[in-house]
Amino acid sequence: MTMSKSTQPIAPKRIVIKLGGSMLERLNEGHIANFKSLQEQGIDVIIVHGGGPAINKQLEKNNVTSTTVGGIRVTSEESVSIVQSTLIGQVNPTLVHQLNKGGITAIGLSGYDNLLTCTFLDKETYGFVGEIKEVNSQLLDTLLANGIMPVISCFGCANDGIPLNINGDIVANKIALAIKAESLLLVTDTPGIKIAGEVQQVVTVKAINNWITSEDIYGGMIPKVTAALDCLAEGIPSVKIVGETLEGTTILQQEVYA
Ligand SMILES: Nc1ncnc2c1ncn2[C@@H]1O[C@H](COP(=O)(O)OP(=O)(O)O)[C@@H](O)[C@H]1O
Ligand SMILES: CC(=O)N[C@@H](CCC(=O)OP(=O)(O)O)C(=O)O
Repeated sequence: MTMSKSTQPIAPKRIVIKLGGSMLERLNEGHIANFKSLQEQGIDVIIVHGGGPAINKQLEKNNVTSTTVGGIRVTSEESVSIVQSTLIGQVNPTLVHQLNKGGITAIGLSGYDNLLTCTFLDKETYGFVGEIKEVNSQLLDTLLANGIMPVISCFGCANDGIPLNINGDIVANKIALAIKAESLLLVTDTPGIKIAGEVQQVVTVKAINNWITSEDIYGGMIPKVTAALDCLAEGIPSVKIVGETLEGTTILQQEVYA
């Protein structure tokens, strides 16, 4: 039997929304209504979150210092347990609670929940930082098929259970690719990529690479654009870096000729 065009099952559209730590502190009912409305339109929504400012606060409280290399936190053994308890113990449940209160059925996950297979990224340079080797997309498919919104904190472990810190933008990147998302939205504390103080509305891959070299893009924006470029290169059609109004910079894979 052949299926007519109209009876073929339509794969749901999927969007990965990454909420940066500083943006999380400003998450309001409008954002949550927005996510709910996407779900009501039949779009599968997956949230990935960071928590940089909350981690900084907890490290400071414990008199632990940390540095970053290319926007990635160099994570000592002492820091990694603070990062773990902050992301999985505080930031994730707070966000899941906010979503549930807003009428969304959300569930919190981290790499520990049989979701991410990780190894050390480069122990000598970064310490306890993970590199994602595999995503259990079946687990996400099952949750999404049941109308449950996965809320993923950027933390995982090695096969032997050793905790590993992972940058949130990189987690969003790998999740978006694994579930074949149509769209990746990186929500942060700046309304898109700014160059010489001006928000850039549409940028190309080439321009981004030049701005990394010229250091117009630096710090936490580096893993963000790296994640964005990787998703574009792997065929995700829409990648945006946006501020809390969800408006910002659209990144295009190709140069656009007028
Ligand atoms: N060209 C740029 N445009 C905008 N922000 C930039 C740029 N280069 C570096 N940044 C920095 O990147 C920060 C966003 O990254 P980060 O703090 O890691 O955010 P998040 O917590 O949302 O992941 C901005 O607040 C800004 O300080
Ligand atoms: C390895 C690494 O850099 N991990 C990040 C994880 C949190 C994060 O990415 O938070 P934002 O999304 O707010 O930046 C960190 O320790 O800050």
